[in-house]
Amino acid sequence: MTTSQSTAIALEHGLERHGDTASASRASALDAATVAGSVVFERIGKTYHSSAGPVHALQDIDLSIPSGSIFGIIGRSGAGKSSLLRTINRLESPTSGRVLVDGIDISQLSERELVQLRRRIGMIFQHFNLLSAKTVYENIALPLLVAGATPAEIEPRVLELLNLVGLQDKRNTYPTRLSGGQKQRVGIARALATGPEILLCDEATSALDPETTHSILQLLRDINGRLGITIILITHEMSVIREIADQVLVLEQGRIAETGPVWKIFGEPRHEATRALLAPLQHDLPDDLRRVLRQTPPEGAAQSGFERILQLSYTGAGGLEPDFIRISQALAAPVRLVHGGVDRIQGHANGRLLVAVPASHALPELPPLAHGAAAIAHHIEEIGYVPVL
Ligand SMILES: Nc1ncnc2c1ncn2[C@@H]1O[C@H](COP(=O)(O)OP(=O)(O)OP(=O)(O)O)[C@@H](O)[C@H]1O
Repeated sequence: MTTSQSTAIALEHGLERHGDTASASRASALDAATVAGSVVFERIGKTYHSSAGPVHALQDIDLSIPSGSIFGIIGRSGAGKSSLLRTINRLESPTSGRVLVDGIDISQLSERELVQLRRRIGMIFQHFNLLSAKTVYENIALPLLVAGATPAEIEPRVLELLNLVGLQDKRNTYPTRLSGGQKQRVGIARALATGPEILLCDEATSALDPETTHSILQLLRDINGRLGITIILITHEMSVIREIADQVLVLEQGRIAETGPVWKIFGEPRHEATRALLAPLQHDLPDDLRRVLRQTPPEGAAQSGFERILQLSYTGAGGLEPDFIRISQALAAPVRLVHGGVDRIQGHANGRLLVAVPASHALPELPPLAHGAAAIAHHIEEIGYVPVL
């Protein structure tokens, strides 16, 4: 390892190069019952000065991230996600406002205190940032080695971490021989080496296929549950937020578009940016139906050869779930599920269903069926008519 490499690792992990065996012993307290790890942004602004002029990357960000939560930050490219994430470990300093970690204004920290703060904040990256000339074991051991822990202190800790991320059999393997998912597991183990209370994830699954993404997100959720670590992740994929986060912040052009519990934001997105990010997850009208859909019902006897298509939406509010017996009773007609899906997000049913009912049946008024005790969905909309398939 070169001096510059070790210095880079030291910066990333907030470690001094010599003499902190205390971090190794603290690190062995993997299963601490409770850890801190709250973050508060107070009117954060960040302006970069480029040759093309000032870039207002963040403006008026006021936000609290509770200790022990999994908090997702999403936004389109250039929305300011990385800039915001990097203010938490002071890799970026805000131009205005304050970041409080566990109630401490981190702009006031001395160099030494900043080193201590960075020990409490681990970070993982889209491209893993592993040292290719070092084995899995050596990569995970590095932050502890840089901190001055002895081999006798390091070994049990690294073995514990290898076990945590499921890579016991890879300790002597070099990163080039690992899959993307395995590399990210090494990145996670390395980030946890010093026993942090906050884990920052910078597009940690963006380079992975869907199945591997799922396994890494499950691992992060498991780590959050077992160790109580606050996990703050940035992503541009709503599917990642849906799978793992408790709360979400949607950033748009450096400002808060909206924020709240994931099930609520998914159920009733208020901002155009959120709706655009959610669009790939939504079940649109399938092409075969779209081709034959007509807006008006056919006349008279011809109606019997058509079905009316209704869209039923569920936002997750009030515990309302799709119940086909109630739906059929309320519509006073046989109901056929045509298309759609319902996710369970934090225990709330969320999604859209397209159902078909015979066009010859007279339907009741739809708006009352989306309100109060009689509700069969949060929104009901008539999409049109299609020939009976
Ligand atoms: N060092 C810098 N100098 C000048 N402008 C910068 C710098 N870093 C970021 N920016 C600009 O600040 C804005 C926010 O960038 P940031 O990387 O935080 O967004 P992001 O949401 O993480 O984007 P992406 O998803 O593409 O990574 C962008 O307009 C970007 O070009």
